[in-house]
Amino acid sequence: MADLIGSSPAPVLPEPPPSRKDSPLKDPHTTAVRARPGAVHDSTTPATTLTTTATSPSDCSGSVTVTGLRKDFGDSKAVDGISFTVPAGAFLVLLGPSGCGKTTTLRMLAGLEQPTGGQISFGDRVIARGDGTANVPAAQREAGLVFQSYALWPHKTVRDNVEWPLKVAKWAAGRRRKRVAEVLELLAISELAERYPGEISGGQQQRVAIARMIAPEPKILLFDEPLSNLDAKLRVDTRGELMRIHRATGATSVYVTHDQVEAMTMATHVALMKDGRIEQFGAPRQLLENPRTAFTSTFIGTPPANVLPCTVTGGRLMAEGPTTAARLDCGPAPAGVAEGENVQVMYRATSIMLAPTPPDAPASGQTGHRTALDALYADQVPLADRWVVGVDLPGGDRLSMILPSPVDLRPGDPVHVVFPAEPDAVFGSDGVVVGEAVGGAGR
Ligand SMILES: Nc1ncnc2c1ncn2[C@@H]1O[C@H](COP(=O)(O)OP(=O)(O)OP(=O)(O)O)[C@@H](O)[C@H]1O
Repeated sequence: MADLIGSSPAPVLPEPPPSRKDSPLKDPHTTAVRARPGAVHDSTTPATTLTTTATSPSDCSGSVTVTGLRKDFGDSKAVDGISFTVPAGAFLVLLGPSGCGKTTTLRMLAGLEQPTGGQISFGDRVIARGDGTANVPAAQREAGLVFQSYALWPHKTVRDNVEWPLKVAKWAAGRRRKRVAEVLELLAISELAERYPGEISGGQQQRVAIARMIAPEPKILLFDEPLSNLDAKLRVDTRGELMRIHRATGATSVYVTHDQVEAMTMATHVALMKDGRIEQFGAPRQLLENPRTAFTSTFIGTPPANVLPCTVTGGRLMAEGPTTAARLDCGPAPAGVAEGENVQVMYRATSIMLAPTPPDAPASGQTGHRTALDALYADQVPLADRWVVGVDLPGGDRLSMILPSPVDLRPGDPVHVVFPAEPDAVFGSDGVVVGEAVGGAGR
């Protein structure tokens, strides 16, 4: 076997922070078994539910239940039959690529869009039905919404902006004053109370918008990419602040983002969406450790896992073609895949390595096929005390690996990517994981 570049100790996945509740989570999808084709997307399947010990009959008023929810815009299915339940106090992140239906889902929760089908309940209260038999007006949903644009009244002071929803809700003057002082204090913007929005920074405007949202004590907080206008440092700071506010209010938060790092750091529950459907629902760690689909494995993780297309040939997983150029033997095909089936194999960034020379063929290999691929070094970025190294395959696809130290290479230098005897997971032709992911929950 050739020397490995930056050879690393046993792969360790970064530990996401514990969930807010630090409680055991149950997910009907935790057991990564292959579902029938399309089952992941089947809107008729029961609502996906994570229960936490925080759930109790007394706090169910802030729970959010969505059943078979749909929204069509003409022929376009923006949201295509999604179902989930989160308990009161949860922090649900709607995550997914642009156009997958996150904002439309949030707008239906807020009451800004009427569903085409399905139902939304806050606690025991049905607030919208696709058939029009229920549609609680936005102002009566006890939900507050913050957009990426702050939409503050420019001619009102910070104090007046925050007080405004309380006036609309006809709170008495004394109660209003007390509550405004409270939320300005909570958001650390008391000293800005008499300024106008044009006289404060973008980050401060965002805090005012959040103060205005939480002033009327909503049970549900709705956030639509609230950090996207902030610079990188302010994003991290404001993220922490949002978590503090979430805890302080005890409200249920639903938060839209396409940034998986935000999702992994903030969420108790993640609904990963694609094409208007829920690809996977669960605790952040479940999505990271047990991706049910190839899409999930390439969307979640820093860096995400590497996925290669393979064909089952002679009972083995063979990767070949424009992606890899050379033929790579990815190990024996697992039970449940058919000869000739086109599948995908997943290798975590901690599972593959770099070598300066091609490794020898395995002594016991029956096939003589390679266990390494030629690639060109592309780049490296630090990740805490390790390095994420990127290489490009001949077809242009990028592979990422995590190494303990930086490599001494220039972009374009030839390298060899060494693969383990078996992949971390195999996804069938339907994109759904086959059997139990190798190393499953343990990696
Ligand atoms: N008012 C509308 N009329 C027609 N189509 C719409 C409307 N609103 C959204 N869509 C379409 O519905 C789909 C989902 O849009 P949505 O804004 O919910 O996606 P998203 O996941 O929030 O995307 P992004 O991250 O880019 O904001 C998209 O194809 C979008 O073009």
